[in-house]
Amino acid sequence: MPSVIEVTDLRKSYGGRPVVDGVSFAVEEGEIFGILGPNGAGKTTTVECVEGLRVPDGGRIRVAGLDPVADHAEVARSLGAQLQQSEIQAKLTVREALELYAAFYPRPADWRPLAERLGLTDRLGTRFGKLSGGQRQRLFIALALIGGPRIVVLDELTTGLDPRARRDTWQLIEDVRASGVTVLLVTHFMEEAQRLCDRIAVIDKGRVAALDTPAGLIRRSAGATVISFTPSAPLDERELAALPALASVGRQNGRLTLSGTDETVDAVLTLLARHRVTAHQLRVVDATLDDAFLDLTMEATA
Ligand SMILES: Nc1ncnc2c1ncn2[C@@H]1O[C@H](COP(=O)(O)OP(=O)(O)OP(=O)(O)O)[C@@H](O)[C@H]1O
Repeated sequence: MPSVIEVTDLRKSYGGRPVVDGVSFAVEEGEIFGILGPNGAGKTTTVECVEGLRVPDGGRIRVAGLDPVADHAEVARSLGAQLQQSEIQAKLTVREALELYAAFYPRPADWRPLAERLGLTDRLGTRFGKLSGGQRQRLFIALALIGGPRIVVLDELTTGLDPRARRDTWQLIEDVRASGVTVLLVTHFMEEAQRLCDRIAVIDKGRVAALDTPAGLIRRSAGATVISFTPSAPLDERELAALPALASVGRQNGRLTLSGTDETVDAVLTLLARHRVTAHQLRVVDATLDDAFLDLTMEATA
């Protein structure tokens, strides 16, 4: 599958301080690619270089085969960027904003079905300043899509939304992808990245700390699958200590809690079966991207 975005050894410094320090990744056509990282990691700088809004100090970027700086006008036609709040006047109505932004493109999408799809039809006469947070975000998505782009860049789209509006926005992003648009998504939210992204680049201190599927990132974080139960009879300490990939063992009021990997869990179940011990109130909790993220960004700090 061809890469629609290629970033190779991207570098950008401010006042001699590198904030993007050799970032490389490639985004495939049709995927939702996440950029995840702590505050100040260099995420926005990276995507703004991809959008051609900042000029890199070094490295190479290609968007649909073009250079975002040298071929800015052409790149702007295939790449839809999410606007910032400050870029829309509070007095503009939803309809006016859609018409205005459609006029910027040679072959804009028809904004009416777009507004319908994004649930904005009954807000067309409402001024931007009077929209709720969720409605504003839906308008931003509509405006990012109005030029009929191949790629859309969404930066912290759901920050500040309540959980319901955030979930609605996730559905919209999935719909956008289903319509064939590639999505580059910058986010702080682990749950959002885990749920939406096909692949994620974890960026920390201007570098790619890891690049994988959400499941792949989680698999890398050792000791984050936890099994707990109350055994019907005591288990042999040495056998427990010898479990594969075991990270920790805890005991409280006759209840055992072991952390490790899926392999540890399988071995615990085999051990229980071999000794015919019943596990009462058995719970297995999967690692989340949160655990993996902390592991990865702490590793990179060390
Ligand atoms: N125009 C600029 N001039 C000087 N420093 C800047 C400029 N833009 C960004 N920085 C600094 O570069 C670093 C990376 O910023 P960037 O916005 O790319 O990070 P981020 O990962 O998107 O962070 P956040 O999640 O907080 O938005 C930060 O320390 C920021 O203060």
